[in-house]
Amino acid sequence: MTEMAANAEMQAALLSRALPYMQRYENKTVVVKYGGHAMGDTELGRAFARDIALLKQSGVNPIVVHGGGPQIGSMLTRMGIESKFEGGLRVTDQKTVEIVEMVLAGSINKEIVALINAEGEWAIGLCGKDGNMVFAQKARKTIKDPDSNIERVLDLGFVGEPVEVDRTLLDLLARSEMIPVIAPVAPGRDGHTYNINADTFAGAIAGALGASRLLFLTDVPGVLDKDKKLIDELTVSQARKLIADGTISGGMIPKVETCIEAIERGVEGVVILNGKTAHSVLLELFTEHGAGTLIVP
Ligand SMILES: Nc1ncnc2c1ncn2[C@@H]1O[C@H](COP(=O)(O)OP(=O)(O)O)[C@@H](O)[C@H]1O
Ligand SMILES: CC(=O)N[C@@H](CCC(=O)OP(=O)(O)O)C(=O)O
Repeated sequence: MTEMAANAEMQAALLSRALPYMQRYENKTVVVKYGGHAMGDTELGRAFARDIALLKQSGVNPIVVHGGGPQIGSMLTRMGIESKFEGGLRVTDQKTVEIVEMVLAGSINKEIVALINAEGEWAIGLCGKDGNMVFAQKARKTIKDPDSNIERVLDLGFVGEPVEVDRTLLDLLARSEMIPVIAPVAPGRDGHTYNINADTFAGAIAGALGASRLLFLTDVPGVLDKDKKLIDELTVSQARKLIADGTISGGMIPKVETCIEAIERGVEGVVILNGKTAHSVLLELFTEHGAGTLIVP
């Protein structure tokens, strides 16, 4: 057999092995959170868009929720605006929320839409404001001082928590050719615009839709232990312990908290995985090699 024929045979075998997985997810909703740290590399971006296009072609209902923390950071620096994080969330004043909306619902959102469209599918870029999809309220967060153990209320400005999700638009799109790509910006009933952590936003969408899978693509292989080794499976109570003892910190806190909430709301499978590995979405959904950290009840 020539090398070309052998390769073709291998490809066919791989495709055929994917069939039971494709059948498992047919007509199921899969929410993929595409983190700002996982973006940036053109080839990886294309591979991600191709995975999403392939999911739609396979009869899955993929919904992309994206972040863009590092990209917001760069724009704020260019504008001479200082940025501060508390408990993994960006303290957001009026000027900052304007930049956040510009970067998330503007440039990044359209970049992802264009990548998916370039793969021959129809992506549509949205944020919580479109079709009254999501309403937010001012986030109420407290933080414990590690030395004194005293709880302190955080004022994060225009950081929001999603409190209402209307599925009308997303249900309509699920029955169409369109793939929704959603930026985590939403209005409040008070008339303000809120900046919502993309992980929290993805969790709210997955919960409201009763998604089968919620995947978080980030820049690390999953949740790492104290020795920086990948934890394959994490129970809700183990995850809470790792947050309390500081093993899980920064941007991993809202991610893991969202995983816990999503599981408690009935999302079947929640996984944190490396978005810097090409085709990580396909690897996770359509092969026997699950990637990353699976959070279990
Ligand atoms: N225990 C941990 N395991 C893995 N990553 C962790 C952990 N604790 C903190 N992190 C940090 O969380 C980051 C991922 O969160 P974040 O920066 O918000 O990414 P994203 O933009 O993908 O949402 C990692 O790059 C890492 O620096
Ligand atoms: C409140 C809050 O922190 N909002 C985030 C929204 C973007 C985001 O979450 O992006 P990643 O997924 O890339 O981290 C921010 O301003 O950075």
